[in-house]
Amino acid sequence: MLHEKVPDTPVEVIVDLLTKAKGIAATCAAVPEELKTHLNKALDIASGLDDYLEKMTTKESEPLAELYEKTVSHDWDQVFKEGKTKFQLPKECITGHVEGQALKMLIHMSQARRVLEIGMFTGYGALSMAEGLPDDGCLVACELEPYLKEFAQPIFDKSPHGKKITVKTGPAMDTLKVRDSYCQS
Ligand SMILES: C[S@@+](CC[C@H](N)C(=O)[O-])C[C@H]1O[C@@H](n2cnc3c(N)ncnc32)[C@H](O)[C@@H]1O
Repeated sequence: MLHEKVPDTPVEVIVDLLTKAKGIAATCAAVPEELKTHLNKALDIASGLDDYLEKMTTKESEPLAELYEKTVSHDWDQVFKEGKTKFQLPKECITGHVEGQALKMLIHMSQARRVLEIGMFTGYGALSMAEGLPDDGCLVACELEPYLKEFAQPIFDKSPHGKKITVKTGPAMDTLKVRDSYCQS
């Protein structure tokens, strides 16, 4: 399924700006050809960067792919209108494939056993990091919106790593004041 892409990463913003600049340059006779050539080259390089990273990054697991698809195809505006979330959540909030695998690698390299995440959204980052934790590892994810816990939990339950994740709903500042919010091991 195709979803409307809003420029979100720094590279996507650069590509968007270069595309606009190229469009302006094309309609203005006063713009030197050399400047147009530079713009084209810069756009060619920038527009290939994210795709290259996507292609070269380790493939995500099936539960992560399902979570991504479920998140980007969800009608977050409708959910907000129905009063199910306190805030209007843009789907671009999600930690994507490349960031997720980078987080997983960092967790694995640092041999972390406990992770505290502030702001889980639909759990893509949480599940990515849980995949990098050892079997007895633990990740506590603080999330303001109870709706997001209900959204993520069925997919956490499908993953062999989901058992490492505990979601605490409510303002993180309140959650962090409660001693048993933390991983106990
Ligand atoms: C940018 S998103 C996080 C993305 C997420 N880490 C991921 O992997 O996709 C920010 C999240 O923080 C949550 N949030 C905002 N304020 C919060 C607070 N005071 N306590 C807990 N969660 C909060 C929002 O509801 C939202 O889901």
